[in-house]
Amino acid sequence: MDRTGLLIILSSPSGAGKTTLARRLMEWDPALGFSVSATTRPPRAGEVDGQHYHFTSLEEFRAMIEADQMLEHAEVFGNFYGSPRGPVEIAMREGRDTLFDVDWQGGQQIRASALGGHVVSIFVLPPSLSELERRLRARGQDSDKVIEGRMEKSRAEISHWAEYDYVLVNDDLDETEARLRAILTAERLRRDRMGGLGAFVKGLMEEDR
Ligand SMILES: Nc1nc2c(ncn2[C@@H]2O[C@H](COP(=O)(O)OP(=O)(O)O)[C@@H](O)[C@H]2O)c(=O)[nH]1
Ligand SMILES: Nc1ncnc2c1ncn2[C@@H]1O[C@H](COP(=O)(O)OP(=O)(O)O)[C@@H](O)[C@H]1O
Repeated sequence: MDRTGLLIILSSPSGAGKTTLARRLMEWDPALGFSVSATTRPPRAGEVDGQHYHFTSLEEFRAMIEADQMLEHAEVFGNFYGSPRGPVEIAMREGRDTLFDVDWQGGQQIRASALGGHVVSIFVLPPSLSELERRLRARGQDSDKVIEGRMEKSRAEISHWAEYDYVLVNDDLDETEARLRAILTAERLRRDRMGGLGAFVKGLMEEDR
């Protein structure tokens, strides 16, 4: 039975674990596509252009917006981030699901877009703010000043929790991953997402016994 592609939105305050969860989900289902965002933020050590992000200049970023090539875009922590529209539309047509790691502004814009009916949105919470800070420090990628900034922004991000279809408290990583898999499995089985279901049932009814 054919199925339309889903847009799976993962948001969380920085450090709650969405990058880790996204990676695990894609290992579980290699057919799941990842929406590689464009960003004006400089690459971190180990980040690969075209794989983690498309690292672009501000001019290139603006040109993409002008050309209507962004499904959504927003300013986060003083840098610009956006989801290129093209790969998402191709995936949708081919019935493949796409995972988005975007902030609440991205979530709102994708939900409000023409593709909004295909969105499944999940918000990831840390078990506590002290654990959030511990994770940011343990990740070892940001200076004290940057971590301070991320912690200050975390409450504002968390305040958008109720806009999401699902909210997961990422305490035990394996448990959270299992819940994410369950969400995806169930959402894929929804009646309104199964293209050939009507025809299948019609065939059943017309079958000779
Ligand atoms: N709106 C929007 N937000 C994005 C996009 N890409 C990444 N973000 C968000 O930008 C924030 C900062 O991301 P990043 O610089 O990779 O740092 P992180 O917080 O460690 O993941 C996170 O909340 C991401 O979810 C995008 O294309 N659009
Ligand atoms: N459930 C968890 N328990 C303990 N540590 C975690 C958990 N989930 C993620 N982490 C760790 O916390 C840090 C931040 O996770 P990350 O996925 O980079 O967050 P985000 O993408 O939301 O900024 C990483 O070092 C990651 O290994």
